Amino acid sequence: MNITLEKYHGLGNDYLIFDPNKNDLKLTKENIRLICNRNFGVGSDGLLVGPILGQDKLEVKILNPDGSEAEISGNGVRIFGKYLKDAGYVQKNRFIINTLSGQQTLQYLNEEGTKIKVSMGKLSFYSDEIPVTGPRREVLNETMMFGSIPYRVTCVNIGNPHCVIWLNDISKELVCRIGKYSESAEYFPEKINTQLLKVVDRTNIEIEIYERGAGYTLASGTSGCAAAGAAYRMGLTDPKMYVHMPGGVLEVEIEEDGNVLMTGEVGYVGRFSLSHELTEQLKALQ
Ligand SMILES: N[C@H](CCC[C@H](N)C(=O)O)C(=O)O
Repeated sequence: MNITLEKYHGLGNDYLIFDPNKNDLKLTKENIRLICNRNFGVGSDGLLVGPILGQDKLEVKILNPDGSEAEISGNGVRIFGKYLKDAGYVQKNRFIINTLSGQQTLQYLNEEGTKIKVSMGKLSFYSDEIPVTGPRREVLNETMMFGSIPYRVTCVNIGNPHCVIWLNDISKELVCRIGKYSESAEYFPEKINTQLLKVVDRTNIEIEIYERGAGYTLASGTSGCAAAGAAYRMGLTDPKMYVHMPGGVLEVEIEEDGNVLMTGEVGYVGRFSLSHELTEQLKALQ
């Protein structure tokens, strides 16, 4: 029985859905990397494994293309929400998805389920909750060295860890140059997602993203929430803003209690039925 994967994207951040109820394969770091490889596999910014049935909750595991597991993915939970609707697992308009980071509430904003609002949970700037090494403090505008160059960073957790660098000019080239140092820098015991933040006005920011375990991506939901949270915490924006990323725009709202609401689109790319040859390669990597 060959492996079948559905491919979706959230603002150009593409994921493959591995539904364990339809596929018989033990996932390992090695075969995850091969599935996500854009030359030898199907290619994606990650894998979403679920729904894991036989329990009274809808659970999804989020895997980066390097094989590591992430606590949460903003685009990932929206994509998974759309898949649950398409595959007939969910009939309600509002429901909870369980991730390693906890619970996220999803709400379809249109009939097709392509526009989804997610209550992502609360931001934390505290070092021990991100985590960042050193004494417990809020990590706001601290100087950190990445590749022997000092940067002022604000670090934040939204289920997964982020390092936000506020600059006047941002680019793919710069975020990749910094990201390859920051991702595994000694400040971050669990590595880090990095964003360059440009504040356009009080309701619009632009970011460039270098993801933990994935590298450069066109969009990232948690990065959008983290950068918006940092911009608001630094007094640079209102609590409700548009986050402009190379792949598209997210709406982010920071509520009074620090909970983050994220709204964005999801696109369906298609179904991939893997060849017998590739399926055998994946099984050999179990
Ligand atoms: N690479 C991230 C997970 C995916 C985040 C991103 N794709 C999103 O939409 O939030 C991490 O290891 O924390």
